[in-house]
Amino acid sequence: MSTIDATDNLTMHTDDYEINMMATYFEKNMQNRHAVFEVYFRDMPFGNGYAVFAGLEHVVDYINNIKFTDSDVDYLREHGDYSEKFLEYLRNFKFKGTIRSAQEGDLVFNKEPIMQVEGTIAECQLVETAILNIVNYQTLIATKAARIRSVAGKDPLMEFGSRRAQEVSAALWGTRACYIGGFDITSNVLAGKEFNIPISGTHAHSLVESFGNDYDAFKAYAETHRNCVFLVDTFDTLKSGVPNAIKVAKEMGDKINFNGVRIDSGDMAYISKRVREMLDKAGFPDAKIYASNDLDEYTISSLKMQHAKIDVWGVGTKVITAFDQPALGAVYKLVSVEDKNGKMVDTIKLSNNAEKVSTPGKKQVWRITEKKDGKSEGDYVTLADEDPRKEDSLYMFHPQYTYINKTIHDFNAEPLLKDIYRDGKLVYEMPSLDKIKKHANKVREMLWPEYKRMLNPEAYPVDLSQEAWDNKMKLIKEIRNGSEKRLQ
Ligand SMILES: Nc1ncnc2c1ncn2[C@@H]1O[C@H](COP(=O)(O)OP(=O)(O)OP(=O)(O)O)[C@@H](O)[C@H]1O
Ligand SMILES: O=P(O)(O)OC[C@H]1O[C@H](OP(=O)(O)OP(=O)(O)O)[C@H](O)[C@@H]1O
Ligand SMILES: O=C(O)c1cccnc1
Repeated sequence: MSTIDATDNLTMHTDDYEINMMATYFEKNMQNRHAVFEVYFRDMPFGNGYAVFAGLEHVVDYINNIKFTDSDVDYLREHGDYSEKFLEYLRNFKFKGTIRSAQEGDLVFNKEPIMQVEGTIAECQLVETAILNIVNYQTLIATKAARIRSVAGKDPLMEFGSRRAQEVSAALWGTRACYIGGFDITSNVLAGKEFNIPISGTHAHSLVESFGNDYDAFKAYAETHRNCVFLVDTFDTLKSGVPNAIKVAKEMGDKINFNGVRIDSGDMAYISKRVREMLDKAGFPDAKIYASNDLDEYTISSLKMQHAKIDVWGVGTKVITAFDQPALGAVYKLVSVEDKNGKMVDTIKLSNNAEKVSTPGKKQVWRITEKKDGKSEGDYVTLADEDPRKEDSLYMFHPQYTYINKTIHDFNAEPLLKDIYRDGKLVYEMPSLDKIKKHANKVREMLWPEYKRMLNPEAYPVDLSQEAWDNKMKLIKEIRNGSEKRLQ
């Protein structure tokens, strides 16, 4: 487990309105009413066919450290209108809820629960902000990284984003999310140390500028390092950078591993081809060409189409900031709550926009695959007490256009939401990061290529079971008939 935030108490990293609601529940003696909240996002990020779930490890670090300190309570006394009794309740507060979640590296899709928090309404409310903050960001970055991986083929991908990330924590956890999504290496030394991600680096333009010319800079670097990748575009890539890199490599011979050169500007298709010719001609066919400069899945894909001779891709800004879509937009919605008689009542959020109507009830997501080849059939969202593994066949229908349907036989059904905490106790063994990365690769294999293409992928089916669908329709009808008071 990471130590980056493990000692950090993020209990107060919540929105003021969560504490205000907790206070209302407390003063009305409702704080212990049982509730179920679910996390889901409405639209696929980047128009991708799948998202890669990430953030669970940080969520666990956060939950493990929940505690209002004396100074937190003093702060709230000064800045809120809370009673001493409520403040005392906060001082003794412990998270005793149950959390179920997708595992890091799992593929997740829009309009299905990817995490579920069950417990007292007060504790569920408190953790909303931090959970959404963590899962929204890390899932977004892991997905962007997976898109970049999908065009890079088997080429090494280096993550260079720390200097452009939205502050420290985003750089570190973002680096980890990139690794889950398909990057191989990070330039961030702390992320390497904390998360056990391979680190590597070349050098900056400042090294060349400080020596005043390519030759002296490369020579000095070569005299002080065994592994050398020279940045060749400070003055003139083809006239000075590459010839001087070759000169130093020849002079140093076996004393260094001349791993290659990095280009960081100009027309990288044209330049990389000329650089390749020069390296080959000089007797360095194994020296690699590294490229960086605002790269993303579009530029990498275009450079590949132009047959650019690039072996290693360094990607920073565009991946770590999820440049073209800065938010995943995952939400945390109440789906079921205990009424005053102790009965669980499912809740729904209606909207004029049919797409935005939530699906009531505590649920489970079942990943349905064909028995014969393990390929994906779709996700089947049921009420929590249903178990499609007991069925011989499954009737799957589109939740809005119900005439789109299929019946499948010989299928496997795997629950997506796994128990992470049960009644406040961590019951999930956190996998190593490498295990997570392997898992992410494996589950992508299960997806048909139609869902994986970068541009205009097919929409992966996320269907409701008949029971979940009937429950939703029943609630919509009840509310339309004016029985909103059914909860009191
Ligand atoms: N052949 C190419 N095809 C597609 N995109 C390319 C190609 N060569 C470079 N690019 C990308 O085009 C963008 C602009 O690159 P370029 O280096 O020309 O401009 P720049 O960033 O203003 O240059 P500099 O870094 O020298 O200031 C970058 O994102 C780069 O990765
Ligand atoms: O382009 P990105 O995908 O964000 O990748 C990171 C960038 O960071 C460095 O540039 P920077 O100008 O910060 O430093 P330098 O002087 O070493 O080029 C590097 O040369 C990359 O261009
Ligand atoms: O090692 C590199 O080449 C590197 C590291 C961070 C940012 N840009 C490049």
